[in-house]
Amino acid sequence: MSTQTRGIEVVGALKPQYDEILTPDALKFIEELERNFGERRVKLLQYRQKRQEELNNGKLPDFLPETKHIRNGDWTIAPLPKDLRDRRVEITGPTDRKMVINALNSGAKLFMADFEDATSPTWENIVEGQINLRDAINRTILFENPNGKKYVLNEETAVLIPRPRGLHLEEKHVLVDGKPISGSFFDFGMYFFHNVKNLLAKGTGPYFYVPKLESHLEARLWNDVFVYAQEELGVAQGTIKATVLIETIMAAFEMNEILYELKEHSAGLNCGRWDYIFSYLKKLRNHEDVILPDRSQVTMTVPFMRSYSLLTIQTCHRRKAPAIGGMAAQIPIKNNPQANEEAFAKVRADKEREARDGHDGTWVAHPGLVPVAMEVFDREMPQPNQIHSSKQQTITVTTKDLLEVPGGTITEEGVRLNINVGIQYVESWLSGRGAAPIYNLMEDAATAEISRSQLWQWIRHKKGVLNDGRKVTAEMYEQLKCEELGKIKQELGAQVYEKGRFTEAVELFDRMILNDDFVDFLTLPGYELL
Ligand SMILES: CC(=O)SCCNC(=O)CCNC(=O)[C@H](O)C(C)(C)COP(=O)(O)OP(=O)(O)OC[C@H]1O[C@@H](n2cnc3c(N)ncnc32)[C@H](O)[C@@H]1OP(=O)(O)O
Ligand SMILES: O=CC(=O)O
Ligand SMILES: [Mg+2]
Repeated sequence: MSTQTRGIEVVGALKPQYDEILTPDALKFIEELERNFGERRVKLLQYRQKRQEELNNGKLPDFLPETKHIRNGDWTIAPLPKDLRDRRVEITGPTDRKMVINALNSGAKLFMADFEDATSPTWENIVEGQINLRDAINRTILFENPNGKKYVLNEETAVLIPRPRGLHLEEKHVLVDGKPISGSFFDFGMYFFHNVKNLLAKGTGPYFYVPKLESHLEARLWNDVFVYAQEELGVAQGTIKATVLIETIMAAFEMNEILYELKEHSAGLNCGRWDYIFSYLKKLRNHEDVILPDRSQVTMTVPFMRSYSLLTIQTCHRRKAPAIGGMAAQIPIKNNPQANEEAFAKVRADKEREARDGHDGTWVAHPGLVPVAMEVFDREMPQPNQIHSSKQQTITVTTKDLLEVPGGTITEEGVRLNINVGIQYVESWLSGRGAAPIYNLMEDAATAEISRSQLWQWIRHKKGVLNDGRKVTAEMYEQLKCEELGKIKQELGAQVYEKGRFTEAVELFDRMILNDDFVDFLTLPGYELL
């Protein structure tokens, strides 16, 4: 058969229950999504490249002149469904069976079930994630730990809001006419196809987070996908509600436009701080004056991060949309009450800043942090949200504010930590775990992107100089890497280390640091190894 007419094929392994997700009708739906929108997705990725080339040649991101009328216009998004009006605490996590139950039972208002930053997109994780979410919606999800502990859903659970993969990722186990399809369309399409009717019957709806957008034209693509999907399945237009992550520097200049494109389908914006830092580095990597200090110093209170968060609040509320905050990386620390309290205090301070600034809710990475964030938002935000508050409505955030290079220092410790944590994370991702606790912090694809981008930049940038005066170089990287690998081996034990995928992780990490060509996403070459 010619590759032109092969239709849709599943080339991934078919394990028990996979046929319940990969049904002929569901696959047909996915095939149509790919046929109708696949080419546009590829063109939009090429547009990203074009804009990157312009930035590489010295241009700076800015508000678009051609959409000024949208920024100045008087419009709002469509009213929100009842279960999206109070989003004070949202828990996030991968779609593992046990974690899905734990997250839904955590006491958070929403659960962002993640096929993106927190998931290593192995075929098993992707299809089983769909099985788990379907079973959660049907309330048939059960899990038993090896120790016999049984997991079932509570009577009251969080509202489910999955996050499909970003537009750059493909699903190589499903082909249309011999070519891998979009991971976004697979994740969105399968969830929507299998669950929309049940979600509506239960009084909730098909809600999504949309990650890593770089322009309002990408939001327009998603909107068209939603319109098409609703029409195909006979669901009223405007039923889907999507919260877009503002987690690229380009999107920060198009917040109004993104909300406008999705108007009928919008549930607001979220500050994806970790990818945002990565994007700032990536997009401006060739700019002589742009350099970031140690990762630990790039907090939400440095001027360019604070400007972005305040602009998100201002923009959302002007459009009557929720502005959700982001993820503090601290997680509970076992067996050390003092360190645990310090971690909780950092999360508390982060959530206080968000609530006081005007955010309508926030993210936590762990069930243990739900009460911490809940207490802050209950205290600072007695009403369901702050959409109607006047906070930030009179501020002016300029292009200069959004691009301001922060101060700070680059230290040997910072270089070591980026190497150590980056390699450990890549090994975890290659082993199928997309979120990992490393040195008491949550690490996921977005945080690892910062680590490797900083190393790439510090080696090449003339200001990539340590606070003791030494220039960061490829040779320094090699030497510190050997030492850090020794430490990792000692901490994990030789047996665990040898059984892991450290050799491949180091090769991949080296490639991203030592090659002059900047790798767009670590998950792209990584996916070739999954
Ligand atoms: C940049 C961004 O995109 S942020 C959003 C993406 N990132 C994430 O979503 C990360 C979410 N967090 C996690 O995956 C995890 O909390 C980790 C990997 C950071 C830490 O995991 P662990 O070390 O296993 O946590 P820990 O051992 O403390 O877990 C204790 C219990 O809480 C559960 N748990 C921990 N985190 C979560 C979570 N996010 N959702 C649901 N349950 C969770 C564990 O399953 C475990 O349950 P059990 O006691 O029934 O066995
Ligand atoms: O997706 C969230 C982020 O911070 O990145
Ligand atoms: Mg992200």
